Amino acid sequence: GCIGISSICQVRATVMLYDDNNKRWVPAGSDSPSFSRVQIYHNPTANTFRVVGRKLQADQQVVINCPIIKGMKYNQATPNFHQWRDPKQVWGLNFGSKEDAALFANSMTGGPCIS
Ligand SMILES: CC(=O)N[C@@H](Cc1ccccc1Cl)C(=O)N1CCC[C@]12C=C[C@@H]1CC[C@@H](C(=O)N3CCC[C@@H]4C=C[C@H]5CC[C@@H](C(=O)O)N5C(=O)[C@H]43)N1C2=O
Repeated sequence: GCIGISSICQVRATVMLYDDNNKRWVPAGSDSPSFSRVQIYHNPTANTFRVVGRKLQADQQVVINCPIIKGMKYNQATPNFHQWRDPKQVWGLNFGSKEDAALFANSMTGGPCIS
């Protein structure tokens, strides 16, 4: 159930997707790249994790809602840009600060991911 699902981390980042066909990163969501509030939710009952991001702008558009598979590789490409593959696509987070990047990476690698 929903009891117990909690946000274990909250950061600001621009959420990107890699467009494999055109070999370029595109901002997730409909409009131009802008910051989202990105959270990692943990369901302790099922011990599952999910990354959810909502635009900071008024519309709060959900730009990422991605289950994190146990053992997934989390790649810290640079201090400010981290990325991972899900079965369909590659996600990239351009963090608002290196501190946010480190916080998020610690939650991911301390939880389901391998670094
Ligand atoms: C085996 C595997 O899957 N490898 C993956 C990585 C990975 C490894 C292990 C586990 C999971 C994964 Cl996901 C891989 O290498 N991938 C995933 C898709 C894209 C990419 C492939 C090629 C390009 C070349 C350059 C590089 C790149 O994209 N960047 C360099 C570092 C930061 C730099 C930062 C920001 C973004 C914002 C726009 C663009 C710019 O700064 O203008 N940019 C960048 O240029 C960014 N690439 C990648 O990351």
